[in-house]
Formats: sequence, C-alpha cells, structure tokens
Amino acid sequence: MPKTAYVRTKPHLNIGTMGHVDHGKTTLTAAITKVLAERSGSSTSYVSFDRIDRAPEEAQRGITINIAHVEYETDTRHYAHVDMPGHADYVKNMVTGAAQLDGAILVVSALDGVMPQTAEHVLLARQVGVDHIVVALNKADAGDDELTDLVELEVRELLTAHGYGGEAAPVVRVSGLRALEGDPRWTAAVEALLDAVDTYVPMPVRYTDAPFLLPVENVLTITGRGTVVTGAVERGTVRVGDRVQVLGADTETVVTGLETFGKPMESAEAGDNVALLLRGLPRDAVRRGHVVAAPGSVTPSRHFTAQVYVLSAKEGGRRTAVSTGYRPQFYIRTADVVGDVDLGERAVAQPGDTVTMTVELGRDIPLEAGLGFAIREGGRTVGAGTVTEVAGVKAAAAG
Ligand SMILES: Nc1nc2c(ncn2[C@@H]2O[C@H](COP(=O)(O)OP(=O)(O)OP(=O)(O)O)[C@@H](O)[C@H]2O)c(=O)[nH]1
Ligand SMILES: [Mg+2]
Repeated sequence: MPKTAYVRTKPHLNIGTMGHVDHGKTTLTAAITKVLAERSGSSTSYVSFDRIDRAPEEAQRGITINIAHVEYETDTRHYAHVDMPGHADYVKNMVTGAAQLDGAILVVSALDGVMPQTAEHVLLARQVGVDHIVVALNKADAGDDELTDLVELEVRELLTAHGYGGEAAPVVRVSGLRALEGDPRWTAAVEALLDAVDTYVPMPVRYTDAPFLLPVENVLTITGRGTVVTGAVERGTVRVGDRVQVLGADTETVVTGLETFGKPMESAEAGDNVALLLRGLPRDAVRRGHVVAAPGSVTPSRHFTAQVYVLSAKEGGRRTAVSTGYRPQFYIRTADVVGDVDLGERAVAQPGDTVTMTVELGRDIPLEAGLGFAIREGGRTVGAGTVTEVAGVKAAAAG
C-alpha cells in the first residue's frame, strides 16, 4: 500500500526531553502524545512508553539508552521530539539528540531537584546551540508545594548560570504519569507545558537557500532498498534525485528516497527530521558523525583554534590541569572524534579556566567558526568550547 505523503501545513520545529535519569522524560513524552492525540480533529498518534523505550535492554533496566523520535502537532506547529537518555553512561547519545534541537524541555523531578545530569545536560545543550529551554517540574503529583518552590528556584539559578535567563524561562509543574492515566488536572498541566513550548521557543531562522548539509544521526538498512541515513537537515534543501557527498565515507551518491516519520516527501529543508535513502551505499561505509552535503560545498579539516572553558571539579570536570598533549574526545555536531590539544605558550589550563587552544582531530570533519562542541573524557564532560578559526589547509599539505 503506498504511504501517505508528508504535507507541510504548519511550521516544523525540533524539540526534546532532557534531564537526569528517572526524572520522567519518557513518561512525559508518552503523555504529550496522548494528550495531543485526544484533542478533537488531532493528527497526532499516541506513542506509548514501551514504544519509546523499546530496546530489550531498555525494558529490562527501566532506563532510556537510545534516543527516540516521536512526532506531534499542536494547533500552530508540527514538532519532531527527541526523547533523550538521562543515565550518565549514555550522555554520548544525549549530545547527538541535542545537536538537532531548536528548543528543549528540561525535565526535573520535583522530588529530587537538580541532579548531576540535569546540570550536565544544560551545559551540553548550551554548547551544541540549543537557545531555549522550557522546564517541566515533573512528579508534581507526589511532591509538596514548598519543596517544589525550592526546586524551581534551583532550576532557574542553574539556567541563569548557563546563560539561559532563568528568570524568564517558563517552569510548568506537571505529572507525566498522572496525565498518562488521564487525570484531568494533569492533562491540563501537559497542555500548559505545550503552550509554553509553542510561545517561548521561537521559530528559528532556517537557511534553506544554503548548500544542503545533514549531520548523520543514525544508519539503517531497509531490506531490498538499501542504506538509509537519518538526522535533522542543518541547512539547505534536498530533493529526490539530488547528488550528495558523504563526508567521512568519502564518496558521492544520489538520494533515491526521502521520508519524515515514515511519510515520503519530494524535498526536505533545513530543520526537517528525515531519512535519506542513498543509492549503492554499503551499510558499513557510513556512520553516526558523518555528514551528507551538497557536493563540494564543504571542505573538511582537522585543525582548528577554539575558545574552551575547562569545567571545574564542582561542575563534574577534572580535578587536575590539562596540558599540551592532552587527547580527549571532541563532540562536534553528531560526531565524536579524538583530538590532540595544544595550549601553546600557556602550556597548562586549570579546571575553571577559559583558554585558547589549537586542536588536531583524528580525522577530517566539516568545521566552521562559531561551531560549538563539548570535550569528554572517561565518560564525563570536562570542557565546552567554540571553534574560532579553522585552518583551511591540512598541516601535511602546508608543511
Ligand atoms: N509519581 C510520579 N512518577 C513518575 C512520573 N513520571 C515518571 N514517573 C516514574 O519515574 C520513573 C522513571 O520514569 P521514566 O519516564 O522512565 O524516566 P526517564 O527520565 O525517561 O529516565 P531515563 O530516560 O532512563 O533517564 C518510572 O517509574 C515512572 O513511572 C510522575 O509524573 N509522577
Ligand atoms: Mg527515558
């Protein structure tokens, strides 16, 4: 049976749930789809909790591991929503999810308040370019008002500390669990949260006229059809039949199919969350972190200069200084690449310092000034930076 094509009737935005493990992100995600599916004339489908956390290991451990995408529509907008994992071991997957967001819902349990990954996610979101955060104080059904007031203050302070303007950020008390059960008080709270997202997260400027670029988030095989890459289009437009370059796989191919949430589309534009079917591309040639782009539109590079903040021990960072020769992982767009740090004459940077460094990555990737990134080591975030300058020529060629 032919699938119904995607019809663009409303502005599309990418949002998602982030926050500490067990604070209720997946439950809230399911509740949002349920509340919207029950509106009259709704085109949203309810996505249950076990269809979001559907990997056997997720069900068994009761935690989210992989990021999951759901779609829904409010009266004014179409959203792709990424439900991210909160567990410290899967921050890596969270960064990939956050890299495509126009705004985020920070889920904080009213019972527990700000916890380590609440803070880490806010920092990472800032770094990968998420400009707006709406707070869901979840489990409000089980908390008392005075404690919840304190948690609210704490969250606002955290947001302000990371440049989000915590005073102005909407903070909505919700219960994902009770809303899922259909309790009217709490379905109304989810409605209020969605109104806050609709009004507080602005429609971003989309660079649809720029050359096409999509950071690969995931790779799948559709039996009989070929290799599919998924992700959010960062800029430009792509149509079925277009030639594209796969940076990382170092090959060119043709887009033979385009879909969003299982619905075919003729063309996708900046902001769209899509699956691209690529002609003749072997499954193992492409992976997360690669970039699909208009041929010749970007020159990948491995050398750059950056302004970097080295996290203090209090923020979960290192206790000891970083020096030239340090080799952590750099999280840039959806890529995760090792890099050699050179601190120049300064030679060392203490936790809490902001420094200029030059970096040589383990492989070439598309880089540009202004690109934000995170630095991680041994499963924790140790730094946050912004590219200030990209060396146009590879060192080997220059020297
Ligand atoms: N009382 C109460 N419990 C809730 C609420 N929302 C979620 N829970 C419970 O909290 C636990 C964790 O919920 P999840 O939705 O899996 O939390 P999560 O944030 O997605 O967890 P990770 O993705 O693993 O980080 C489950 O036992 C939920 O039933 C709520 O609003 N009220
Ligand atoms: Mg979850």
